[in-house]
Amino acid sequence: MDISQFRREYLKGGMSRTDLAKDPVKQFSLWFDQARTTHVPDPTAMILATVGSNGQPSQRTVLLKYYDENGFVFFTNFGSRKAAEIKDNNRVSLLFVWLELERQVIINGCAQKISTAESAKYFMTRPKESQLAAWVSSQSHRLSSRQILLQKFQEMKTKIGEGKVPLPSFWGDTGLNPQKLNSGRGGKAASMTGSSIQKRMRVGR
Ligand SMILES: Cc1cc2nc3c(=O)[nH]c(=O)nc-3n(C[C@H](O)[C@H](O)[C@H](O)COP(=O)(O)O)c2cc1C
Repeated sequence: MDISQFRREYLKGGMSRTDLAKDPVKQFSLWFDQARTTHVPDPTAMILATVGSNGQPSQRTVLLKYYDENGFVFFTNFGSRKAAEIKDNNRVSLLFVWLELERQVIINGCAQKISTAESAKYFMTRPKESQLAAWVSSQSHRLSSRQILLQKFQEMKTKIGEGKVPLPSFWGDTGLNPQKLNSGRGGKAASMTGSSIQKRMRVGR
């Protein structure tokens, strides 16, 4: 199909270096606030690119959960493909696409697990159903049937009952210990955690 005629005018104006904050995280913060308060539907959604051992990049959407001068944090399953790729090569790239603002933000760096304490803190704020799902989901792996997943979920739900859902035990069993993500110019960047990987990225200065 020829889609070469699909186009629209980008009218929001240019960007001048003199308009930018010296601190890239500060600049990100200003842009993030704009994305949050305008019509960007999922401003925390970002594309995470990793590279496999054969040099093949792969990408997927993840959600930004925290950011500060220490980095950009997301959660994922340690058993996932992305986690395996990061374990072998912690150089990663994040891309925020905010087309409503005619803007994209690219952050390059190195991934690192965050501390278990930090992971636990976040895990405890998740809705219970999400906590249970973290226990039963085997991310990136083929399911033999949806029914089995639902059954595992129900079993876990019954087992936990009214109690608190603990951190998944396999979070610590993956051999992925806390490691820092460094940006290309030496800044600290991403971190990973537990059955979740949290990536923390900081742009180099
Ligand atoms: C809007 C959206 C948000 C997502 N957020 C996350 C997330 O925060 N963490 C995560 O592990 N996967 C998230 N996913 C699922 C990933 O995109 C991906 O399918 C999954 O993590 C498996 O990726 P992998 O096999 O490359 O490791 C999200 C997907 C969508 C569509």
